[in-house]
Amino acid sequence: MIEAKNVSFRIKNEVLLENISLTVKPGEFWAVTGANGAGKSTFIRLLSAEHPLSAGSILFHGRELKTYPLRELAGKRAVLSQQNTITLQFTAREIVLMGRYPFYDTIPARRDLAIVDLCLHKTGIFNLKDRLYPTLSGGEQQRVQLARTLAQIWEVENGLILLDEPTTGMDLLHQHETFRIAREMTDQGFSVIAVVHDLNQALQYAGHVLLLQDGKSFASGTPPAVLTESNIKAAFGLPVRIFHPAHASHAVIVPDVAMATAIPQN
Ligand SMILES: Nc1ncnc2c1ncn2[C@@H]1O[C@H](COP(=O)(O)OP(=O)(O)OP(=O)(O)O)[C@@H](O)[C@H]1O
Repeated sequence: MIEAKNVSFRIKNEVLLENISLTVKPGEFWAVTGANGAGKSTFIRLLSAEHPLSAGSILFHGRELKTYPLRELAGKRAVLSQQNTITLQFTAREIVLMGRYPFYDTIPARRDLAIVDLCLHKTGIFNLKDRLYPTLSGGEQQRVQLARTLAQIWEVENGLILLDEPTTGMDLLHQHETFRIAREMTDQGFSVIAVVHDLNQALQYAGHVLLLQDGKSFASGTPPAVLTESNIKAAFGLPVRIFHPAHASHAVIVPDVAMATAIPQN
């Protein structure tokens, strides 16, 4: 589906990403995690063809990503970016309809409008559809953006969904709802690559994790293999304990606060 091979990215003399490789197959859910500034958003931007690579290559459906015209790319992958500052007076429904722009020329078809309503329902914001976007709360705006992303990819076979911190501003219920939807999409053959800060959510929902540190790949693989106490301490500088509660489907990562405060800061 998408394969990054030894990808590097520099701005002027600064290396933001170095030698990152990742192969994502249809139906896989990858969480990209790491400390602030590790390079997660930059990597998502490279995968979405927003920036040209400084070295390496990215193949998307077996073809160099950089050879795709923008419209063709928009018909195969959808991106939820970290910052979606929109001050124009669009309604929530109009924003979600933007996800259908790659599929019609001037007037949306009945099918486009049906998909928009479906995605508004799916993200639980149908009741907000006529509200002006700038008047929505941060979490509500983020759910509109998620609906727009879903609307864009809805009927694409083996589509790719790139989510940069998709749950920013969302309450706990909607954070889980977002990841549940993402998982549901992977069950239908979509691939999801999401920047995830909450390691417990990565453990719970992702099938694979890429852990970045200082622009390099620190570890990648299954969540239990990557999210170990020693890897987390090395990548985030935070000591944690990992518990395996009886009957729980996944482990729980808990910051070891007593140990953290004992560590001298430099
Ligand atoms: N245009 C730029 N010019 C110079 N440095 C940049 C530029 N964009 C990003 N950086 C730097 O590259 C590094 C990686 O940034 P990036 O946004 O990818 O990090 P991140 O892992 O997504 O962080 P966060 O968790 O804080 O969102 C950071 O140190 C950032 O300051």
